[in-house]
Amino acid sequence: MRSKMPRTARKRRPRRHARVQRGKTNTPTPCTTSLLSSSSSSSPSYTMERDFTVLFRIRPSFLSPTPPPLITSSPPHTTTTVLEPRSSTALSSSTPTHTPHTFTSDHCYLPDSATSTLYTYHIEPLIPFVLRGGYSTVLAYGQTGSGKTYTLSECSRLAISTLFSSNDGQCSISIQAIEIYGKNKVNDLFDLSNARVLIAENIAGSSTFSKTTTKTVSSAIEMLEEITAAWSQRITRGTEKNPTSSRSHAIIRIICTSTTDRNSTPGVLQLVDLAGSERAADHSPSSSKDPTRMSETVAINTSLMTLKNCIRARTSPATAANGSVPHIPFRSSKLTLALKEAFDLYSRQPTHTVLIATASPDAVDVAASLNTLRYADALVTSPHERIELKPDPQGRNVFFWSNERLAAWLAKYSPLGEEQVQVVLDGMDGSRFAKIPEGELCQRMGEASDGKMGEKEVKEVYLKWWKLVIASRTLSQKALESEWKERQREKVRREEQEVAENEDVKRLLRLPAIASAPTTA
Ligand SMILES: Nc1ncnc2c1ncn2[C@@H]1O[C@H](COP(=O)(O)OP(=O)(O)OP(=O)(O)O)[C@@H](O)[C@H]1O
Repeated sequence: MRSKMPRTARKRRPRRHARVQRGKTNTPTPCTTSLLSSSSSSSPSYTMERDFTVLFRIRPSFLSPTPPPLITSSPPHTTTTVLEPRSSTALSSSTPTHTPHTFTSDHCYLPDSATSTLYTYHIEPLIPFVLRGGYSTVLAYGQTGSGKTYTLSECSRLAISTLFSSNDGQCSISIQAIEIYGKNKVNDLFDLSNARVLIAENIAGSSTFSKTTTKTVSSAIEMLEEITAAWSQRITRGTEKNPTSSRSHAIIRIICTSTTDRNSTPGVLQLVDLAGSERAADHSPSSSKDPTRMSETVAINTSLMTLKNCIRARTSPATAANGSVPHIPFRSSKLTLALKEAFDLYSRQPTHTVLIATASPDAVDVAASLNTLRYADALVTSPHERIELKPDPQGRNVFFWSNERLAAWLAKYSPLGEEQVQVVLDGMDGSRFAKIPEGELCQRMGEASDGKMGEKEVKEVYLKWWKLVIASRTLSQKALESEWKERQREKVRREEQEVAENEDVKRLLRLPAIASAPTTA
């Protein structure tokens, strides 16, 4: 396993503070608090109507004595205030000592909240959604040492338990676990010797982990053991902020495939523990001279920047103004490609993403906390809503083809008979068939034809299908653009109507009888 450690991490004999490890030792304390006992938590209202839920999680301060809190939130905990200390030189006796900054979220969990409360209100409702074919991502994002692993590992444990108790045989459950380390290296956390693992888009445009170990599991205990084993393989290192700091982005995909409906798209629960962002101030003079530490920091911050760019594109009002569909730059890093479904503006699968923005309450971390909360806040206050794709009127988009329509096409363009066509299709519809890899599809056709179709003929049919799929992706993109433009026109119409209504009110107020009337205020 050590031999597979990335070169940057192996180069130097590690000093104590910079030791590279695989595995965290900071096992979170088990959930002991009653689900609704937290004093800072009024019941948050949970809605699946929006495709993002944004939560703030503020960890306790580890300073002694505990300083007065700089991050506060009162019921219903949807508004959070961060008090940024002013520098002493800017202070006169009359100026306030802090600048307040206010942020919005679906709920803010203060240091005395239990992770189990957060889980019950925001993650547990995702489990039936995933078992019915939804795509959910739970993403922990924040500064190094702010509590991402702490929160996510407990949520994972609770989610696994709910998943198995809710699954009454309707789904078979499998898992994949990867980490993204350094610039773009992807490790299979179930098999570190696997050098072939790849994050890519399949022909249908969905992000896949190809050639990654996929384990089918049949019980919560088995899954917990597998995930704990995978998690323990992660690259960690002692840093100034955290003795077991994660140096990679870890992604666990739990895939729920229907056992009864071959055409349903598998549900996915994706748990993402990002490496923490770091600032120059997080480095001691000795760690600043450690090239491994510095290149890790650069790689972590660079990939987090690509994530921020995706968030910005998903929220930027400027993009909405110029009328074109916002470009979300997924392909700029492995991390954002892996999270494509979470941020995409349209998806053929219902999607819900929970972003847990973690922050430290300490004055020294205020700049980093402000940065984290600012990005997360934008997903609540100004997100572009996801667009649901509709079939084209001419029925040319293969992603909407039924099994019958697909069978008719295959019978027309191959020498296969009706029965043989059904053997190839195995009950699939266009959306499902489009995701079959080339090798598997060619093998199916060769076998079903009983040798009647040679390699060349099989390839020709595949090529025709491939062209149709690509054309359908273009059609989807066009449908997306026209839906987006319609949305923008509707927005302008609403704004114009609002202006006209305001003018009406102003005119009314200028009428002499109203203008001279006594006011009660
Ligand atoms: N809500 C919390 N309550 C109590 N302790 C916490 C809480 N959140 C975090 N901690 C503790 O803070 C320390 C840092 O947490 P954690 O390792 O989860 O941070 P992280 O954000 O994953 O850091 P990194 O990005 O460096 O990996 C750990 O010792 C953890 O046990």
